[in-house]
Amino acid sequence: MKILDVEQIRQLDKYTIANEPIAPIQLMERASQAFVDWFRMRFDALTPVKIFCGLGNNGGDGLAIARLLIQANYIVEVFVVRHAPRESDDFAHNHRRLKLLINPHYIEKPGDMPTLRQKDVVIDAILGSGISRPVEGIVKVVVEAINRAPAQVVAVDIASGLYANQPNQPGEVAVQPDYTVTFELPKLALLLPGNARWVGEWHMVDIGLHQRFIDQAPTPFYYTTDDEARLLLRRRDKFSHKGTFGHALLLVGSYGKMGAAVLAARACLRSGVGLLTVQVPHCGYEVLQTAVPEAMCRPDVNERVLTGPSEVDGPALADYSALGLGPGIGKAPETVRFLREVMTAFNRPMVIDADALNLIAEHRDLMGLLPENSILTPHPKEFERLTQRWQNDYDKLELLRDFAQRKQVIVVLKGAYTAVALPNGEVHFNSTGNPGMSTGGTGDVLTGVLTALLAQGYDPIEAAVLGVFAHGQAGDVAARERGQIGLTASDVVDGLRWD
Ligand SMILES: NC(=O)C1=CN([C@@H]2O[C@H](COP(=O)(O)OP(=O)(O)OC[C@H]3O[C@@H](n4cnc5c(N)ncnc54)[C@H](OP(=O)(O)O)[C@@H]3O)[C@@H](O)[C@H]2O)[C@@H](O)CC1
Ligand SMILES: Nc1ncnc2c1ncn2[C@@H]1O[C@H](COP(=O)(O)OP(=O)(O)O)[C@@H](O)[C@H]1O
Ligand SMILES: [K+]
Repeated sequence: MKILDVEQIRQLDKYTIANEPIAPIQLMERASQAFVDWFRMRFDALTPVKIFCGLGNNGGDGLAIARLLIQANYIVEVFVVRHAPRESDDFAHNHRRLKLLINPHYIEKPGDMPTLRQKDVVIDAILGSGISRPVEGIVKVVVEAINRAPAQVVAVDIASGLYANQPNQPGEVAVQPDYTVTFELPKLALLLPGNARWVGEWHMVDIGLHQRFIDQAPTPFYYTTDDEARLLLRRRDKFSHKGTFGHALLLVGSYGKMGAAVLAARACLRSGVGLLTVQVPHCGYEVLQTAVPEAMCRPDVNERVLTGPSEVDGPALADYSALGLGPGIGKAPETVRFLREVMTAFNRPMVIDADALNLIAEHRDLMGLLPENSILTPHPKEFERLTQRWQNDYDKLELLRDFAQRKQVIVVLKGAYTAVALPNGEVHFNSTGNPGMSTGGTGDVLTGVLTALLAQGYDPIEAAVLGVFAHGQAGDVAARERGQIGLTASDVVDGLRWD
């Protein structure tokens, strides 16, 4: 699903009005009805609702929502924040209609702000995607009072004061909602970690904007939906055999970090690889053979770290279908040498994670050896080591796009809404996963998943988008089974399903 910017959304609005065709006021009605449908599933009619409206179309939505909720027997009070002399036409229309049902209150000075109680639910319809400058004056007073109040807050489209696709400056004020109900498409701002308190839990509601415009609109930003991920998944052929699904090699683990090897190996097997060989330092041999009997083990001649040679014969490096390296390998000098050999000998896309990324950051010559279309899976700290510090999330996104394009690799920047940056400049934000996954080892699981997909012949871009989605989904399955807090990386492995 595409993520469009504010200007494109404005155009989309116009395009829908002209080509559906539909009157602007009807489009507002449809958006408001979609919000109300969502609202009624969350809050029953006994909930006291206080709706704060600005004077633009977001405020117009708020007034229409008020009318629809009153018609559904909710007890609604409306507060119009008079921050400007002008109001939008659709605001004015809905204002007239609402006044046939109730008298709104008007907030012009701080003393007009009502007291908000814990049982109230506030609907924030002061400003939407149309903001063009920081919140000040009476709007700021109201926003700050809403943020101090014990009431639950639901933002219409986007929290008042939050920019949809540019950074807010430090010190700027915006509503801090519990929920954001956004129209039609996700906004970039909803996906960025620095905005968490201005977003809350967000939901998307369909308001029937024109698909033809969306299909043609250029954007580098996408949000991976369930249906899109499912389309990438390949079915198994009736006459397939283990050779059909590739032979993967994982280079993982070191003394004290053999768990990373086990997790990556188990995830790789749970993601459909045909055959798996795991090379670990010698001390990991029994661990691997015991914990993951399905995998073949190639013990390194070195007791504690990976160096390359093994007393067990196996295919030449270049003969494996896919390679995944990094989890738990440490940063020993012998391992750096091995890494250099591997990256030279295996010149097809590989999965590179954890300490392999840290080593590349420390030994810049390795950067030049990255095979095109390799999948790098840094968490933010690892990405910073590969690049530089960033000012804000938007700056980070540009660094990410630039890195993926310059190095012609796929970068999976991990976290909530993991961002998969492609060599063509696109960024695909993931929609699955949960904070229960913020626990050691879940990244190692992802390395195993991605390596398995490459081994099965998935195109690296598809492997990255699908693998990240399935990994997050496995985390969601695990969280449903045992809650987020007690979730472990092994639970994520067990949650993997490919149907
Ligand atoms: N296509 C869709 O998805 C649909 C969208 N719809 C709804 O429309 C909303 C966008 O509406 P909008 O364009 O009227 O802007 P909105 O956010 O209400 O701001 C109002 C005006 O306030 C002003 N202003 C700016 N910054 C300010 C500030 N800091 N403090 C004070 N004032 C400030 C600025 O006017 P200015 O003063 O600059 O002339 C601005 O125009 C959208 O979020 C959704 O809810 C649905 O109804 C239908 C389908
Ligand atoms: N809050 C979150 N929401 C969604 N996914 C998360 C969240 N926190 C962590 N994750 C996921 O968990 C994984 C953590 O990886 P990483 O930081 O490398 O951990 P480790 O190095 O311990 O394996 C990533 O795939 C990341 O996207
Ligand atoms: K709003």
